[in-house]
Amino acid sequence: MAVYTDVDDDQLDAFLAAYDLGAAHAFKGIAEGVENSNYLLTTDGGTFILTLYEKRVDPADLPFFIGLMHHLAARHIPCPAPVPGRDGEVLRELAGRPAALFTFLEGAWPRRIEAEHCRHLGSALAGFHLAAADYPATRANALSVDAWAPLYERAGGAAAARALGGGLEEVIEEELAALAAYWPKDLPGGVIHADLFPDNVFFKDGAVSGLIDFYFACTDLFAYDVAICLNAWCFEPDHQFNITKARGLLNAYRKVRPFGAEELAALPILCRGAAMRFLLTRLFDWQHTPSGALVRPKDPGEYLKKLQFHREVSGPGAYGLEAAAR
Ligand SMILES: Nc1ncnc2c1ncn2[C@@H]1O[C@H](COP(=O)(O)OP(=O)(O)OP(=O)(O)O)[C@@H](O)[C@H]1O
Ligand SMILES: N[C@@H](CCO)C(=O)O
Repeated sequence: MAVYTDVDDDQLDAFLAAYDLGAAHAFKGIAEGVENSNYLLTTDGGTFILTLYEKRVDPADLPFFIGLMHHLAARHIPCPAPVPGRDGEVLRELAGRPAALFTFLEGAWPRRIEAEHCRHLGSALAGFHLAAADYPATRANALSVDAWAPLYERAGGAAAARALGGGLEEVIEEELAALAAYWPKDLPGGVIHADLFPDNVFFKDGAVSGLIDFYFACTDLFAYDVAICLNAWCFEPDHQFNITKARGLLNAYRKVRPFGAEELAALPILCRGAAMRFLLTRLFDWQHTPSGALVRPKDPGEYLKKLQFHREVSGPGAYGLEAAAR
């Protein structure tokens, strides 16, 4: 459930008075998501998402995220468009939290991933990278390679890893050293989404109808974003890698934004890093979520298996790209 902050009728009416959207007809908390409080709001003016930003989002980052969504929506990327009030402002305060209204996107995220979804995702991701290329603001990735060793310590380090079994602590420690030594620095980059998991991509009538949840977006390597998606979309529930899905994702991506040879060569290490990033944030949440909390922490073990897969690959061919087609 993700409604941490309640909004009463008087608060909502006072908030809506800043807009030309008429009166509220329906207002309902949305259970999905874990970071922020989201409400579905219907007014005379249409249907909207009202987001109240909770503690995990740094208010100083909000202009970057909101400006990015505005930039992308203006370039026809199907993302929530920030809705300004009469004063032109998007961000205001509601129930003691920073809050903003966004356009509602039709569609639903796919519960069962097919290769076709991965192809559409590849095109949408590349389209997003190109559309964001002239976004003038930057935001450092606070969850990239330099952050992983300190994050491991904050997550409880070897003791926390040992508690999960599977030789996790040895793998993490070996891998942190390898990633620090071999992480690529000079690949093409720009704004990346950094969390484009299936629950952040809506489909309708067989096409992508929405990209949401830009609250990890940052400036980093494009191919790292691709690696995050390979991990999130191309493994089966039994943890087997699905090369058909990966090939579809990568081929669709490069039709819109071709890869350089050095980006392809770096894919295995980028996939290892992407697996490490989610392994560690999940390990952290595993340690810090009180038992009985309404939000169930995600399984770090899933990302250990993905990491182990990428540690074994011999090159980018493992992701479905033939040498001749690179
Ligand atoms: N613009 C939108 N149009 C339609 N539905 C939306 C929109 N934005 C959010 N939602 C709905 O709200 C849910 C939660 O949104 P989101 O994933 O952004 O939550 P969060 O708590 O900020 O992030 P996280 O997924 O990282 O926990 C989504 O799964 C979706 O159902
Ligand atoms: N997508 C993340 C959680 C939200 O950021 C994960 O699956 O670990």
